Amino acid sequence: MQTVELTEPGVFEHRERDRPDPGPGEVLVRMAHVGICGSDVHYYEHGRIGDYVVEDPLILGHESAGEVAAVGDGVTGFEPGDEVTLEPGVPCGECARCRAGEYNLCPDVEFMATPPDHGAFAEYVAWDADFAYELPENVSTRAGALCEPLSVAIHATRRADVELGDSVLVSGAGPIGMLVGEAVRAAGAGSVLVADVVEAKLDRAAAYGATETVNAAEESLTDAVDEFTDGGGVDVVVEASGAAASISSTVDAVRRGGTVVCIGLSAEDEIPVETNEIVDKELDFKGSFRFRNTYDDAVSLLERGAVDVERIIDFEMPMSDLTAAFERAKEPDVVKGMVTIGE
Ligand SMILES: NC(=O)C1=CN([C@@H]2O[C@H](COP(=O)(O)OP(=O)(O)OC[C@H]3O[C@@H](n4cnc5c(N)ncnc54)[C@H](O)[C@@H]3O)[C@@H](O)[C@H]2O)C=CC1
Ligand SMILES: CC(=O)[C@H](N)C(=O)O
Repeated sequence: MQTVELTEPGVFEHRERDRPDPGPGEVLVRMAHVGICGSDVHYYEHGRIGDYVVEDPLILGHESAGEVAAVGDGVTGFEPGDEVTLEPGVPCGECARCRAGEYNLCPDVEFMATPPDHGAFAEYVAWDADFAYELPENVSTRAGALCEPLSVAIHATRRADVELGDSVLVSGAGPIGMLVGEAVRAAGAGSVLVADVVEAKLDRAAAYGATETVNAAEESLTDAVDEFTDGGGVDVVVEASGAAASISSTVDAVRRGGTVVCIGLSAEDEIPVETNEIVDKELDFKGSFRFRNTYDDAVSLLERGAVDVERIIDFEMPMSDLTAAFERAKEPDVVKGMVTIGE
């Protein structure tokens, strides 16, 4: 089968590997669509993310969907021809965090496209059937692949305990922020203010249903939030940029007794946050890491048309042009690139 492997920063090699056989409890999936995530682009450009270093050729891609080609021993509920999306992290199932149900925090998770674990820019992937989810007829593999970033958004929305009518600031209008906007609205948020520093992203957010937008490079975020909430602060802030200035400003933007959820990962070692404000305003200040138990709900939201993921896609290119697709994905106004695998 064809794969595309990152051999050094900026270099993809097209390779031929043996098609895997599905092991016991696994499904073999013929890949159809794989989204390009910011972390894929980061590995492509730098060959590492923090302590995760690409030392051997690595297949990237963890936002995937395709068609079941074969099932391994003991697999029930799937048959060849079923369309599925794959949850990219398979936890150990035995550690304290897995036993507590917080399997997204498993330290021994096998996560696609995180060295040394391969991802999905390949014709076939054999994957644990417990982490495969059937797509209904009205959900395409193109949309199904985006259950991964949608899951990040659903998990953050749950961490934020969004309530009916809440006002929410989403800071960062990349794919994650865009889908957080969709997820909080599906959870009942009454109004969503979206902040970014790139006008084209804000235009996209506005077209995507943001109540208001603010360019944090040109206007004071505090003033914009004051205007948006008549001075009270938003009920919930979801930080989805990873920018230091944005993270620092979350505690000012939120109301007393409100909730801040940080998704964004920063390149900085230290970012100033007013901890006295967290105490004085009695804030819930939380992190949100990947997702757990979100895929069934992500598929259901897509099936019911309660969220729209396809609108974040800027372009679709074939795996044979993966270098060109990654170069395009690097452009600042691109939100999401999608790759087609096979014919
Ligand atoms: N916690 C988790 O499980 C996950 C975390 N992430 C992280 O979440 C963040 C968002 O992911 P993506 O949407 O893929 O990233 P992205 O880089 O595509 O989007 C970030 C957006 O933030 C904007 N931005 C930059 N400075 C800003 C500022 N001062 N104020 C407001 N917006 C600003 C950028 O213009 C961009 O549109 C990244 O830091 C990523 O590493 C991504 C996936 C999972
Ligand atoms: C941080 C990412 O982009 C990725 N989805 C991951 O969870 O590793």
